[in-house]
Order: sequence, then structure tokens, then C-alpha cells
Amino acid sequence: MKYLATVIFLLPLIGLAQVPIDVGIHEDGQKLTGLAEIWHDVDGTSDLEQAREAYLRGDYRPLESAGSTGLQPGAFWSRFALRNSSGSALTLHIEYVDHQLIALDAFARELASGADFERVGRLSLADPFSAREIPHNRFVFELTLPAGETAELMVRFGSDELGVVFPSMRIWDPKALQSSSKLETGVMAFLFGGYFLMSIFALIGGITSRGKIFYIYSIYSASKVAVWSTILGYTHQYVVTDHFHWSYMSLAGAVTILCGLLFSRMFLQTRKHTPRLDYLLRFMLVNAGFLLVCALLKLTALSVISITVALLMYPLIAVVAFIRWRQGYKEAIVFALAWSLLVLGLVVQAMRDLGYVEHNFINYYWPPVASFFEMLTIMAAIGILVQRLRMLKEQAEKKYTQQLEVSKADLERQVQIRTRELEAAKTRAEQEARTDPLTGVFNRRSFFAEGGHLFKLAQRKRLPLSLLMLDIDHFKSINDIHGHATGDLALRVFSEAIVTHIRDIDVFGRIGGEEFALILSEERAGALQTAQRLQGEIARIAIESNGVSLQITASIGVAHLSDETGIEALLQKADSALYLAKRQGRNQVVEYCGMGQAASAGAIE
Ligand SMILES: Nc1nc2c(ncn2[C@@H]2O[C@H](COP(=O)(O)OP(=O)(O)OP(=O)(O)O)[C@@H](O)[C@H]2O)c(=O)[nH]1
Repeated sequence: MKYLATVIFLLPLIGLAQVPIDVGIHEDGQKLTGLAEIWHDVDGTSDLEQAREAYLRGDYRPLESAGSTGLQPGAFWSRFALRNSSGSALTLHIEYVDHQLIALDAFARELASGADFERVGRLSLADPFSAREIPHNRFVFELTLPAGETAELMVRFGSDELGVVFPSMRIWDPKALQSSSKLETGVMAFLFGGYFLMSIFALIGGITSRGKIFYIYSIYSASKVAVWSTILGYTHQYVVTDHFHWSYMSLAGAVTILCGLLFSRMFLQTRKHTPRLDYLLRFMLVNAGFLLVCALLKLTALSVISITVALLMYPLIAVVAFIRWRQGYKEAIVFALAWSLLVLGLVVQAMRDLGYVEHNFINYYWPPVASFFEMLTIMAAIGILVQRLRMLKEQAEKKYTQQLEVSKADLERQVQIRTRELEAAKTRAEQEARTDPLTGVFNRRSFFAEGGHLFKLAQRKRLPLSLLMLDIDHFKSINDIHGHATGDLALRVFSEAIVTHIRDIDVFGRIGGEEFALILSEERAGALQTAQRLQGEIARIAIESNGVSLQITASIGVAHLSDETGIEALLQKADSALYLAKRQGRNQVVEYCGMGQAASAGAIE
């Protein structure tokens, strides 16, 4: 029995135990504790004793993948040995290779000493950050190795219900880890500062332009700071130092995925231009919402499934952006490039998490750096979009101004035409109001108005004035025999004949039916002479009616201004003379010669 126990005890040293890793004073993190002896504690409940038993049973195997266990439940144990080959006592800092783990427990003893293992590290995400012996954003524990000693270590990597574990650790001397950590934090601070600046710029852009897209981008960029600082452990280190929980990583992830999806849908205008693909984006949004709820409720398995679905569907957005570019939306190609950068980073991360790609410095930082360049490129896409929209706006404004000027000139031209038309219409209306529509000479009202002026002038200045009343003889029979139209024609021709043979200053008008009146600024002799001349002109009128030439004559009564008070009185006198002319046989000029003249006063043949 004792022999058997000795064999079992020595077995690891003979067959299973891997060659110890030589460590010295200058350890720069290049050496890894390795994946040679790994054991999967499926339900995660085994303690050190049980892990040792599993080791002695030979259950520890090299990890088959490139670095990660893939998504697995429970815990993983790693066994390795470190040999101090420096010749003096060493203090080493052993750092977990990946971001964060739920819990890490490390035990050590001198190899082959048969001594009990001692705990050298106990790190838990749930513990306050101040509880960490080495204040580092990743799990680090300290190991002291006396000169020439080889230590055997058992490390437990606990991932709670389900998780991805990288069961290997970097070996550092404390100073090297410190300076590397400073450099790393400086680089990350630069990236976060960049995200933050982009967020602020976008916010200012949103406030000045009132563009919703700027606000979403601003939140998206800020969420990137949240998600990467949480994943990389800085939130636990600097912000939520006491009650950090793994679900905060899912929470930050859900928020950034939501923001990214909202931003993409808005930037690419998928609802309008690619409605079918937009349903997929909506599904992605619902999934991201689900992830948010799972994170809040701290449901590990569902969170992991949801985030996997979200990331698997991420490349779709680059495809949509490409389609939008093909539809003629120029900025979409820049967006497609940006999103592809992000997807590339996430693919690298996924490959690493699933154990297909080796875990190294480059693929560890690729995702946050790719994410940073994604945001920078999107910013450029927004810039191009804004520039294009501004140009379109300027062009539209220019076109609008030109059109406005053309319309204005058009309007002015139309107003001018209309004004001229209205003025002409007004003149016409005034003319029509003043003239007799049939003959075009003054009507009765304007004859009295115009004649009234002449009358008053003559009265005041004692100038001569005569008034002639003219009446076409037997006009009724012209109407009766030749028709009313011929009567009208006779009236027109008669008027024209008179107008043609009088002066411009004379006032001639139609005062009723076939009665006309003429005011002359002339003395008796001149007036009578004009009357006779007009009589002669009238007699010469020949009106063509139905092939017959029709002659007309007119009777004229003449009165001269003496002591009349108004033009009506003078007209009455002329009318008396006209009456006499009619009575005496028509076609003659009769002059009014005072009261009682009706018998014969001055008939002129
Ligand atoms: N065609 C036409 N006839 C008119 C117009 N105004 C009045 N008359 C006619 O003129 C005629 C005037 O007739 P009367 O007053 O009897 O005089 P007359 O026939 O000219 O006879 P004397 O004056 O005595 O020579 C009437 O028959 C009216 O109907 C008009 O605008 N057009």
C-alpha cells in the first residue's frame, strides 16, 4: 500500500509532469504558464484536493485549442512548475492573459517536497478592487521563489455558469509588468480620449445642426468608452471599484450594440430604402434589448447566447451598407468600410474566444482598436454626408433664388401689362362715359359739361359764342323705309361729316335721338357761315343702303350768346330757331332773332 502510494505520488514527476519553466530576474511577460496540463472541472465544484486527485489520476491534458477553452461551464484547472534559475530569490507577478474572469485561485508548493499547497492568489470579480494584492486591471498574483527552487502551481480558472476561459498566465518581474501596464493604460487612455472627443464633437454637431444622427453617434461613441473600459477591467479599477459584477460587461455590450444598430438604421435609412433588410435589423435590435434584460437580470447563459447571436449578425450591417451604396448613397461605402473594420475586430475576438486563433497581444487589442477606427471612419462618413447635404442645400437655395428672381421679373411684367390694360380700360370707360356709343361724339351729359366751360369763359371774357341745333330731316322715314340699321348708319355718317368740318375747340354732341348741338366760339357772321357750310356738307352725304344711295338733309337752328345765364337757355333759343327751320320746310338754317321770332326770324336758304 505504502509502495503504491509512493508510485502514485511520484507518477506526476516521472510521466505526467511537464518540464518546469525556467524563470529569471528579467521576465517581460513573454513566457506563459502554458496549456500543457489542463483539467476541466465540469460542474466547477472541485476544491484543490479534488483537483489534485484528478491530476494524480492523469486527467490533466494539454488544451487542444489555440488558447481558449471555448464556451464551457464550470472551471478549469492548470498545473505548471516554475524553476528559479537566477541564483537569487525571485518575486514574480503572474498575470491572467485575458480581460477578466469570474474568479482565479492559485496554490503553490515546492515541487516534489510533499508539502501542502499554499494559497498564493485569490482573485474574484465580485471582490472590491482594493482587495487585489496587485492593483492591475487584469488578475495578477504574486509568487516568491527562493534561489534554485522549483515551485509547482495549481491554478483554478472559474467562469461561473458558462464562459470562455484562457487557462494560461504571463510571467513578469514586477517592474516590467508595471511599466508595461503604464504603457497599456496610456494607449487605452488615448483611445478612450478619442472616443470621448468624437462623442463631444458629435454632441456639439447635434446641438448646432439639430440633427438626430449626431446625438445617436455621440451616445454610440460614449458607449464605446463604457463597453471597452468595462471589458478591459478599467471600470472595475477606477469607477465601480466596490460592487463590480460580470453582468456590467454584458450591460455595456448591450448598450453599445443597441446604439450601433440605432445609428446604422438611421445613417443608412434602411426603413425607407431597404425595408426587407430592415426587419433583420429590427430583429437585431430586439435581440440587443433582450441582452440588456438578461444582463440586468444577471442571466449568464442567455446573455452569452444573445451576445453571440448579436455578433454573428453584425456583418449583415456591412452588407446593408454595401447595398445602400449600390443604390447610390455615396457615404454608405465609407460606412461599410467602418463597419467591416469593426466586424473584423469582432471576428478576431470571436476566433480567439473560441480557441481557433492563438491569444496574443495583437488579437487581444485588435477589437478595441478596430472599434476606434470604426468610429473615426464613421465620423468621416458623417462629415462627407453633412458636406454633401450642405452643398445640396446651397444648390437648392441658389436655384430657389434664381427662380424667385425669374418669378419676380415675370410678375412685374404681368403687373405692367395688367396696369396698362387697366389704364386703357379706364381710359376707354371714361371715353365711353363721355361719348355717345353710336356716333362717338359727346353725349348729352358731357356736351353740357364741355359746352358749359366754353359758355362761362365766353360770358366772363365777353367773347362771342354761338350754339347750333342740328336735326336730320325726316329721319323717322329713313328708319321706316330703310330700316333702323340704316338710320344708325345715317347718324354715324352725319356725325362724322360734322366732326370733320369743325375745329377742335368746338364742342359737338348728340343731345337726343337725331338731334345734335354744336357750340362755336364765333361771332354771329362766322357762326351762320359755318352753319351754312355744314348744311352743304350734310347735303353731300350719300349713304349706301341695299344698293340704293340715300341723300339726307338737316335743319339747323342758330342762337348767339347775349344775356343768357346758362347754356340751357341758349340751347332753347337755338331749338326755337330749329323748330322754325322745320316749319319753314326743313333743309335750312334759321337764326334766332329774339322773342317772337318764331314767325320768320332770319331764315337762310
Ligand atoms: N335709327 C335710329 N333712329 C333713332 C335713334 N334715335 C331716335 N331715332 C328715331 O328718330 C326718329 C325721329 O323722328 P321724328 O322726331 O318724328 O322726326 P323726323 O322724322 O326726323 O321728322 P322731322 O324732324 O320733323 O324732319 C324717331 O323715329 C326715332 O325712333 C337712333 O339712335 N337710331
